[in-house]
Amino acid sequence: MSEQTDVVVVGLGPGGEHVAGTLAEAGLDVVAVEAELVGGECPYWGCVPSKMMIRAGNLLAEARRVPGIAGDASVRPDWGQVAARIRGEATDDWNDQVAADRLTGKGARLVRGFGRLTGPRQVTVDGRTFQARRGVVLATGSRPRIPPIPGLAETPYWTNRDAVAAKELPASLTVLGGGAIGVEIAQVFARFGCRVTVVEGQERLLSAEEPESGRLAADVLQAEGATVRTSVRAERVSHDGAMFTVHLGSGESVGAEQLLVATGRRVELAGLGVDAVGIDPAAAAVDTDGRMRVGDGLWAVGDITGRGAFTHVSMYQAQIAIRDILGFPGPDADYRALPRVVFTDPEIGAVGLTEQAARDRGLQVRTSLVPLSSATRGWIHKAGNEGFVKLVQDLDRGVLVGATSVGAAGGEVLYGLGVAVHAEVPVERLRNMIYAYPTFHRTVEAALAALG
Ligand SMILES: Cc1cc2nc3c(=O)[nH]c(=O)nc-3n(C[C@H](O)[C@H](O)[C@H](O)COP(=O)(O)OP(=O)(O)OC[C@H]3O[C@@H](n4cnc5c(N)ncnc54)[C@H](O)[C@@H]3O)c2cc1C
Ligand SMILES: NC(=O)c1ccc[n+]([C@@H]2O[C@H](COP(=O)([O-])OP(=O)(O)OC[C@H]3O[C@@H](n4cnc5c(N)ncnc54)[C@H](O)[C@@H]3O)[C@@H](O)[C@H]2O)c1
Repeated sequence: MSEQTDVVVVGLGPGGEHVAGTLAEAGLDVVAVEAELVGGECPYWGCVPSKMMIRAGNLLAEARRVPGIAGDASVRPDWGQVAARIRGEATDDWNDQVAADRLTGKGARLVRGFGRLTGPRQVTVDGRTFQARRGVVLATGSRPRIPPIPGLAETPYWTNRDAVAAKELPASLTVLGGGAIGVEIAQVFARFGCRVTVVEGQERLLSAEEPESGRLAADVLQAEGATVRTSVRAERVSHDGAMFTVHLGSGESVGAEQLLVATGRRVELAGLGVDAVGIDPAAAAVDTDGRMRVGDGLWAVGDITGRGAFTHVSMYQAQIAIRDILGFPGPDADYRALPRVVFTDPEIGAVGLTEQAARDRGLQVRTSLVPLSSATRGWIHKAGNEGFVKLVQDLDRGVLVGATSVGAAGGEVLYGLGVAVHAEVPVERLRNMIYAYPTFHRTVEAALAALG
């Protein structure tokens, strides 16, 4: 016998929780299924605790910049305070009672367990089958992608979850993968005195972003004592009970007390039973249309859609799915102005297309790049003023199609650039705007002028 409901939401990360809570508040009967913690990766092992770690690392770095500008300061890093804050303030020691109460308070029925699709509009959780009149929303997120490097699986390597939960820092850490997770965590650990080596297979860090961003990230990490190895892959990993050794393709090896694997995320579809609704379980992601529909009575939001593993993407898609399920009109999903911020210091923000991506699409492109230190505010800022603004203009249409903003407030400066790309504001109009003095974002005005 199946239990009837209006909607089943499988996975309660940022996207799923938002869909389930909002639909329940709108009066629908909603079954919300979660295998681990209500809230998902972001609040317990992702964005929130990692940004708490970063806030702590940034404070140390700022204090170290005092000499020569404001006097003397000495800091004694204490990871124990960071670990305590992650437990006490961010994760409730990885207890989701508050989030679960918030969700059920909105009227959703929380069902704990692993959900599987067992037919059209049908989900089974530990022997209970739910039949959804309107349909099912898949929001099951992603998990770390562990590369098939010989030896790795037999070692006690870390993923982001272990790094976030660390009560003490290792004396040394090798980070496999120089993407967003690898670079953010490498900087924090280095600032707390851990000897860090980042090993990245591509020729630069943050390889999906502008080359200048990856190079700057490497320079900053190295200036803070980390070692950055690019264009080199791990061929074998071993652990002798105390130390990890990563054997590199170059013939060298890197030893460390701990190894963090941060080589991307993968979407797991086979366990979710997607073949029951005709989806290839081996696919890299679930295909969605502009209204987040996968098929009749089936929607997907978040990392599972492969449109960018970001909480803001998941929440944006959730809004669209909610509208569609409730029958409200609204624009289709539009990823032209997708913003990304890597929360290193300096922050590395980007929106829309990189120069290379724009050229690959056959656009007539003009770019400019202006260093932050050339603006008055950057010069005043002095220590910690690394950064730049890079613009990518589509010459035929006279609009920006992409921009990068790196700097002390790079993620915040990005907002204006995001508006420009999203609303397709003509470059000529942007040039004739007033930019407050002396802000970091005045670098945007200089970069617009440099477009010629
Ligand atoms: C270290 C780190 C730092 C990050 N920092 C940022 C950041 O600063 N900004 C940003 O935008 N993004 C960041 N992200 C990415 C962000 O965390 C994810 O994009 C976001 O959490 C994805 O949300 P989601 O809705 O897809 O679901 P997820 O958060 O992935 O949650 C999915 C949920 O579904 C559950 N689930 C899976 N399968 C089933 C099943 N079959 N049945 C029941 N439940 C199931 C899981 O237990 C999980 O709780 C970070 C990620 C990491 C790892
Ligand atoms: N600030 C943020 O918004 C933020 C922070 C952390 C994570 N995230 C999200 O989480 C996702 C996952 O982060 P991530 O850093 O794990 O993935 P990523 O895809 O950003 O980077 C993974 C890196 O690992 C490298 N790599 C892969 N296999 C390798 C190998 N065998 N040896 C050496 N290098 C290898 C890749 O070339 C790539 O540069 C990100 O794409 C991002 O969407 C966002």
